[in-house]
Amino acid sequence: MRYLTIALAKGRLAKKTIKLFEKIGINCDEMKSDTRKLIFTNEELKLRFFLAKASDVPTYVEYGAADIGVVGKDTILEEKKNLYEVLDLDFGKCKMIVAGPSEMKEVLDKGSFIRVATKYPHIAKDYFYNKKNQTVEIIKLNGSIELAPLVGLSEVIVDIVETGTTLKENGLVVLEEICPLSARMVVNRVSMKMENERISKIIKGLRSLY
Ligand SMILES: Nc1ncnc2c1ncn2[C@@H]1O[C@H](COP(=O)(O)OP(=O)(O)OP(=O)(O)O)[C@@H](O)[C@H]1O
Ligand SMILES: O=P(O)(O)OC[C@H]1O[C@H](OP(=O)(O)OP(=O)(O)O)[C@H](O)[C@@H]1O
Repeated sequence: MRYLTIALAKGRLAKKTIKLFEKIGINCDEMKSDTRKLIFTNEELKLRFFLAKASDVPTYVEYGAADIGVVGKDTILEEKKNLYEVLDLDFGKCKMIVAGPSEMKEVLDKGSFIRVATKYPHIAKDYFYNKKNQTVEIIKLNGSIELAPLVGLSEVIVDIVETGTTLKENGLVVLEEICPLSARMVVNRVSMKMENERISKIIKGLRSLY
């Protein structure tokens, strides 16, 4: 039997994802140890896990280097890969929003030409161009997005809000909500057919937890 490979997003979602797999009887002890190792195998179940940068998980799954992936909906929307999204795991909950100084509400409502800083250029483009039919300039950043309107790089940002603390501490507010987000399980299209029995068993096991 070949290994079934599961790509997990390292960072915020990793711990909860590992916990979930343990709940359905998959031993993940090796992954919890403080190690620089990247791949972990469970010989008994012929499973192979690896931890990758969140934004790379859809790529591993689309190419079939991983059969299954666990990653945030934001990453799925941004990366636009050809995958099956099979399960909402109901953790890592947050929202994709447009935020900025409160006085930008009026500017936004008028549909003026504004600059939008974001780590998610595809999501921002889809929202402003396709949903709102508004032309904007999108500026790609890689982190600390809230800085952009504070230093005059952009009028607003498209980013994730969870508790709202980061926005509040920087004098910014949510201006518009784009969509709710959470961790999702994704599956490679070919694997879904070729390994249907084993993958369905995992999906069923995880579903039974909710
Ligand atoms: N407060 C939050 N901020 C950002 N992401 C969150 C938050 N709460 C939950 N998430 C979810 O957790 C996922 C992983 O976030 P994490 O910060 O670990 O990775 P990342 O931001 O993609 O990676 P990196 O920091 O390396 O760019 C996000 O894609 C999102 O779905
Ligand atoms: O609503 P809150 O609970 O304050 O969380 C939201 C913040 O967390 C994320 O940033 P992250 O910590 O990933 O750092 P980054 O800005 O470097 O991406 C996100 O981009 C917001 O800045």
